[in-house]
Amino acid sequence: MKEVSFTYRGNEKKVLNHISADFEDGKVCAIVGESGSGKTTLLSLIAGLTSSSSGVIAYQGKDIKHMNKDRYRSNKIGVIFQSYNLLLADTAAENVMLSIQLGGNKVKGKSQLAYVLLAKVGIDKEKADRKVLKLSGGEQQRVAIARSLSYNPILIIADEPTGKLDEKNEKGIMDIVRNLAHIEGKCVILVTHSASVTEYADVVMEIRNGSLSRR
Ligand SMILES: Nc1ncnc2c1ncn2[C@@H]1O[C@H](COP(=O)(O)OP(=O)(O)OP(=O)(O)O)[C@@H](O)[C@H]1O
Repeated sequence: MKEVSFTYRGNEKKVLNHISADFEDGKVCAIVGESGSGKTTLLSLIAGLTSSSSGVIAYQGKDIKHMNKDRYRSNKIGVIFQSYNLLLADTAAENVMLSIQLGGNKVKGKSQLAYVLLAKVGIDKEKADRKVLKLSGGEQQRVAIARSLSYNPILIIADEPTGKLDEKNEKGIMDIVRNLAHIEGKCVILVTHSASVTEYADVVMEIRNGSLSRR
């Protein structure tokens, strides 16, 4: 991100003010900051859900403004947002398969891949075939992670990935997240309010008064 600023329409105050930052492959970066400081806004900009008022956001050196937004979102980045709801009436495997399909890549054995991805985050075949509605919060979060991996993105962004989870599940999810960065070389950017989650991160950045700084 280079000199990125953002103001919501009808609201004069800049939420983000000339922010510059690099997010590297192979690292987990945690973004912290007070409630209302702009963390979710920052993730929305990176995800291409919102356009910056000024400045440049580049993905592998290419300004995302010039990229096909749908393809960028469905193909290049894995998004784990709480508002990105899973289809509760469908099974975990169906949710992941749908995402593989939307990714648009020609993948043989979509169903098999869905089960492999789910197994990777600790969802066995029996749970994979259950409706998401009938899975616990922690299990649903694992399904959301598996879904975000469906097209093997290099960049993964997550808003409060362990938000409603107990300590054991938080550790389970953060171990998965760290492995994605450290073993698979992905770039993970997550927003958190939890001090314990920041301990799993390689880099911690804080948003304060519209500025982003390394802690
Ligand atoms: N659609 C919108 N229109 C106008 N203002 C908005 C909009 N969405 C968010 N804001 C404002 O922008 C600021 C940043 O919001 P944002 O959701 O990015 O904060 P946050 O750091 O993620 O907060 P939290 O930790 O509470 O989730 C807040 O002051 C919020 O009220």
